[in-house]
Amino acid sequence: MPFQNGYAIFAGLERIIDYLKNLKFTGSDIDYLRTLGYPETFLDYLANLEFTCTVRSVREGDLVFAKEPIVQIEGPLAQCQLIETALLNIVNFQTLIATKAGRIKSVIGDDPLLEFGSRRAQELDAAIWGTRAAYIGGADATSNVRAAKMFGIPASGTHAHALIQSYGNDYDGFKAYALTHRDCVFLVDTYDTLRSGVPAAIKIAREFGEKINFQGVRIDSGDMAYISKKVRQQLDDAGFTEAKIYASNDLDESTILSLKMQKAKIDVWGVGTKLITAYDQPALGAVYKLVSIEGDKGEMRDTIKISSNAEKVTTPGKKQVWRITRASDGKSEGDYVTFSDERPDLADEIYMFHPLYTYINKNVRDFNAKPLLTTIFNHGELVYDLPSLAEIKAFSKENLFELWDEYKRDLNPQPYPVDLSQELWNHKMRLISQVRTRISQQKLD
Ligand SMILES: Nc1ncnc2c1ncn2[C@@H]1O[C@H](COP(=O)(O)OP(=O)(O)OP(=O)(O)O)[C@@H](O)[C@H]1O
Ligand SMILES: O=P(O)(O)OC[C@H]1O[C@H](OP(=O)(O)OP(=O)(O)O)[C@H](O)[C@@H]1O
Ligand SMILES: O=C(O)c1cccnc1
Repeated sequence: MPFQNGYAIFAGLERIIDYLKNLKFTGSDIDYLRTLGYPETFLDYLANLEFTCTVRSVREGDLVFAKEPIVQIEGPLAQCQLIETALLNIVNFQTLIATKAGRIKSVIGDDPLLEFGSRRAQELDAAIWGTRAAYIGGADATSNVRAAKMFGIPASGTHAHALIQSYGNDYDGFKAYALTHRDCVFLVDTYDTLRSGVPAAIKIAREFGEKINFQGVRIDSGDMAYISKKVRQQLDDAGFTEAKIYASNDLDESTILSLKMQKAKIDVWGVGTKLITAYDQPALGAVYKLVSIEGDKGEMRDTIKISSNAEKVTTPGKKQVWRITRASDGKSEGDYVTFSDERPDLADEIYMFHPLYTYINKNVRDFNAKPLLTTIFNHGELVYDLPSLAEIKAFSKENLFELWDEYKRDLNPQPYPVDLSQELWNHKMRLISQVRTRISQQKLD
């Protein structure tokens, strides 16, 4: 789980769809591959490639957990191999950023979270798609106007220190800004927040009156607990009790939590670097595993990857993931991974047990079982209607509501159960022992 969080927020499906819809090799791609020495038969295959796989995926904004399939590809092995890297790249990055945003939002609560990361993101593409993921996971708006335009995210921001420096003093800088903008948040820490920045902002707000919408001030340095309380006092004393205090400067969930505990008077949080770069965990480790392959006679043979690390032994077969919740209040019981044709949703009772420590178990009754893997492409044809980004964001919030607080806390959350059905667990054990026997009997010399 990223950041040792209790859950991850799945994001990236929209870009995966876009990638798969446009999957093809151009003439220049083929020419280049020829220089690498690939045979003409293979180059012909690529030139005529048509995507024919069936893709099932959890939906963006859904919560996902370790050890469960989140995107499933069924089709010719060569196509699965070709798309593996791109799909992992998209899912790993976007899910990571959505999850980081979820963590930050969880300590911020109802205050607005502004995504400010474009200058620090790992290049432009990451700024754009990272912003979208951050919005799904918890950001309320972004300063990246291109991402705002592309995805319909609210655009929001203040102004730079360079503006004030170019005028040489706060008052003239704010005045120039007020003459050209209706909504004004003044950045007050360029020279001296309490002696110059805030007094100049108040003076401009008074002089411009109704001509501007004085929304507040931003602080970007110093002891933000101490300064924000002083700034609040100055604004209140001047009668601007509704003006908000924005804060930015290397914030993340732990500094924000600390500032909240110090009762900092901050209303709006601008978070850049540590959100968009997933600063404390730069990569998520979602992987691609082969779980079943067609034999010569058309029959499917399930495959397994064994490891001395029990966590790394794959679960064979074509599967479905069911989210089990209590019927009475929708609260989470855990995820239940089954063969794709099992129907726990039709059962009165299911037996859920830890796949490694099987003595940890429970019988669950009066539950709802929701399948998480939805068909996106059917034999290459897109059959999924993409929800709007607002719907995805709302969906993510709803999902978080269903999760017990014990799985949601930022520090040392309880591990969320991801269990296998009895049939699937038996099958896995059988395959492990078959592979062991096969390996012990093979003669290699
Ligand atoms: N009261 C506070 N409690 C905990 N952390 C704080 C508090 N006030 C500020 N911080 C954090 O401490 C760090 C201070 O960083 P830094 O020393 O770079 O800032 P600065 O010197 O005030 O400003 P600048 O970035 O302009 O150099 C930031 O991550 C900031 O978010
Ligand atoms: O600290 P972050 O979480 O990354 O948030 C974004 C930062 O980016 C800006 O600083 P920058 O030094 O780029 O420019 P500025 O002088 O215009 O503020 C802004 O003032 C924030 O400090
Ligand atoms: O105040 C802003 O709008 C801002 C600051 C830094 C990065 N992005 C936006």
